[in-house]
Amino acid sequence: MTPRSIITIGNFDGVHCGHRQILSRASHWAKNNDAQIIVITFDPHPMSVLKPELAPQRLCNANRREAILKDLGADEVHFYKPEKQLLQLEPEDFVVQMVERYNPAVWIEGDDFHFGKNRRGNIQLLQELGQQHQFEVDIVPTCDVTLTNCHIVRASSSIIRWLIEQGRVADARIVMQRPFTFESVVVQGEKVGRTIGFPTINLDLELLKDHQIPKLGVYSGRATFQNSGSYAAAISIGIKPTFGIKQLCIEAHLLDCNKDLYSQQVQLEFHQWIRDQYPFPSIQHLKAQLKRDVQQIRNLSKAQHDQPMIAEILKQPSGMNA
Ligand SMILES: Cc1cc2nc3c(=O)[nH]c(=O)nc-3n(C[C@H](O)[C@H](O)[C@H](O)COP(=O)(O)O)c2cc1C
Ligand SMILES: Nc1ncnc2c1ncn2[C@@H]1O[C@H](COP(=O)(O)OP(=O)(O)O)[C@@H](O)[C@H]1O
Repeated sequence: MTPRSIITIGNFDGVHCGHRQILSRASHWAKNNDAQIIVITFDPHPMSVLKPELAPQRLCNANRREAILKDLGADEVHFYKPEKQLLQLEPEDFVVQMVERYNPAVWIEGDDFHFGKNRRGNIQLLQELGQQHQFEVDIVPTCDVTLTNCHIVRASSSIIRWLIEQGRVADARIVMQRPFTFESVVVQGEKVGRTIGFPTINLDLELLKDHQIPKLGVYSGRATFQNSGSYAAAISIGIKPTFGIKQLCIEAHLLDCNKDLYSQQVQLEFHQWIRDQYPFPSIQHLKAQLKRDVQQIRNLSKAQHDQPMIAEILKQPSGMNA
């Protein structure tokens, strides 16, 4: 017979503080039940099958999602393809499938969980089905967070997407309790950077095509390579208007780095919004501004080493914001 498990099902996109609370409850249950924690999730997003035109951009790729979920205590992360056959199951039939496959002792969800055909299944139905199939249902309440402007929001993947779209990466960090991050590979650019004293790593955009992209502009952040260290970064997302280029480009000048980084895998974290991109009247003007950007980012990066970011200061467990 399948050993008993602790399960939770969802998209877990961005793995925000609400998701963390689910995993933290799962760890608690796992200790008392001697059971494995299994996270059941989808890739790609189910909306890409149900209503492709409404499919949201991803906050992190499947590998990264799995790594973060395991870091938070999941023993296994099972990815399901969102096939119509599965998504069209009546909620009762969906639960039977999960019970047969995972034999859950406890099923943990957030309080807005919906499942099964047309999202008819809700928490109440899950609780009824729990009694019928002998599993406990644990409902984790809303996780509210206070943003840098003192606005209190409910943690959700959609609010993170919206914040990132606005360039509010520091606020996205508060909701995720982790910086918004791209994983990509360094590719060749126009090779102009080195001639103006600011070489930049250019990210492979093909690897980010389903990914949420922050508003065009300049950001502070950090680039980390597997074998080539970690550097404070001056990041630019834009079309290089000074050069009349029309193609989107995501690049970063790394502080105190002088390495050949082509073809390397990189994790690029976004920390703070710095400014909009401008069409500078000359390369000299662009260079002067890049110098100021780098100085500002150097100061920010020093300050962040000295004290925890506002994200860490402001993160509060649910219910403390009233
Ligand atoms: C921190 C930073 C800010 C930037 N800001 C602008 C900008 O405001 N306007 C612009 O036209 N290009 C901007 N750029 C892009 C530069 O034009 C670009 O790095 C340069 O053309 C080198 O490109 P390459 O790496 O393809 O050689 C910025 C680049 C960085 C790293
Ligand atoms: N401080 C640095 N920041 C970013 N890239 C650097 C740095 N120092 C050396 N490099 C190397 O230089 C390359 C970028 O030079 P650049 O002239 O901008 O060329 P490209 O347009 O191909 O990105 C990077 O891919 C990396 O290999």
